Amino acid sequence: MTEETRPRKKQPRRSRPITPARLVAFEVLMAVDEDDAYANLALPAKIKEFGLTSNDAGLATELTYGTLRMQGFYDTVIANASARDIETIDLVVLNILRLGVHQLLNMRVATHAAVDESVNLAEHMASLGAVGFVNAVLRRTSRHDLEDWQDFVTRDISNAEERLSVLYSHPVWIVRSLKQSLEAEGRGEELEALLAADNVNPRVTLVELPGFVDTNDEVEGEPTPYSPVGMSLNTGGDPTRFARVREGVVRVQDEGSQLAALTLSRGVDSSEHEQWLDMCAGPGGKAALLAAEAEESGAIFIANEVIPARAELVRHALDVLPGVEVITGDGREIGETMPNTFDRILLDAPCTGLGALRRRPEARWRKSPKDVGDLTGLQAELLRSAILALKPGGTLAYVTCSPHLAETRGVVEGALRKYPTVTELDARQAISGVTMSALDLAGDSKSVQLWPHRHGTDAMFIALLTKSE
Ligand SMILES: C[S@@+](CC[C@H](N)C(=O)[O-])C[C@H]1O[C@@H](n2cnc3c(N)ncnc32)[C@H](O)[C@@H]1O
Repeated sequence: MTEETRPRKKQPRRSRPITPARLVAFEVLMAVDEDDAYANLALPAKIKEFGLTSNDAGLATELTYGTLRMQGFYDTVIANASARDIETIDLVVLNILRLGVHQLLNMRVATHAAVDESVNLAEHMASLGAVGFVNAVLRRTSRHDLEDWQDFVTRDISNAEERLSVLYSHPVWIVRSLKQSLEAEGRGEELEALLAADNVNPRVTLVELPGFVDTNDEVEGEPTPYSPVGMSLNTGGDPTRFARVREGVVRVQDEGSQLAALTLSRGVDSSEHEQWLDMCAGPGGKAALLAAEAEESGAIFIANEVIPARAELVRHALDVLPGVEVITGDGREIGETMPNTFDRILLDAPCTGLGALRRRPEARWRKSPKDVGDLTGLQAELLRSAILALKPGGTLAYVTCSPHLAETRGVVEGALRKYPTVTELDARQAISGVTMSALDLAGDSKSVQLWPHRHGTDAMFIALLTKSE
């Protein structure tokens, strides 16, 4: 602990209350840093705890998500404006500064309000010395606009990826991984658009579970461009205001996730009495859609998840589809315990989630290249098990919400090399029979890679495999 923060408790000199949205945002930032909290879970809980109005909730969300995403860039600005190493600034003060810089450079908050509110926050949360420090750093920051700061902090960086890493606030290893994935499609020039898309809130999309659609539905949305069961919410706000969402038959789900499930359920020919498996189902988003699809086509559907609490979430997600079996177990064992059993298997593998960075604002700062190595090992083991559990002639969808080549083509090609009975199906053809309009898919592989900047979806990867006798 440094001089600046010692008394993070009530201060006698406190002048006025902190605005609720700023207090909530600050508390979530601290929870993310100190308790490894996930902002997408911590924020709604805090909003509820503080009873924020919907306007304040919107402001708290923008403050929290915007600050977390741009943290890397803001830290560079703060280091320059304070002439201090970022590591030497206490976390409480640093988070107050990050929130202040976000308001100054990326929100339409008047300079005096951004500085005064931050100073006020420091008066409540930090020491007297810190108050002056916050005031000075933010005043220095406010002398230049965003563009000036972008030019200034990148003026000496000659390496293109390092420059983009600072400008778009992504760790450089992630910039390089995304670049490689785009280059593999011959679309390296889209890198900047992708990084920019990662820093924007995704639109809220809903899925209407097939078989439950009500034409008198009160949900105000418009059809998603690709998914035949998707809707984009016209207005923001909490989707649970709609009765159909509360009932669980309309759900929030990324359009890319819908397409991944539908490529398996609708993209290949079906036969009678099929058995389907979702091998890594938690928390159950795709399982709900697949279970509804299975019911429509008369197939038996089983969902599996290794973590008991997440298996519970799957059960809850399947509340509207009673009779679906949810098992709790290690997917790596299913191949041995249920060999040659399933006509269709979804392996939505645990992954780095580099394709969903816009949804998980802190995720980019928590991941490391080591995670890729650990996960590809697990992905390959799960894929081996799924191949064993697949009936000859059946279809296995290997899906990740990461576009990292090691997790996508790397795992698929590893399996194709290792198991001579396995061949890859044309997932592009399969998905083209599902989507409402043609997807712009680049490169010449058989798999599908969706992108936030190109398709407005998370960067889902979908490969289809089959095996012979
Ligand atoms: C990408 S998520 C699946 C998301 C899910 N399909 C959905 O749409 O809601 C991967 C899931 O795999 C689970 N998992 C990790 N290792 C597993 C294993 N060995 N066997 C089964 N599930 C596993 C994780 O707990 C996580 O819930």
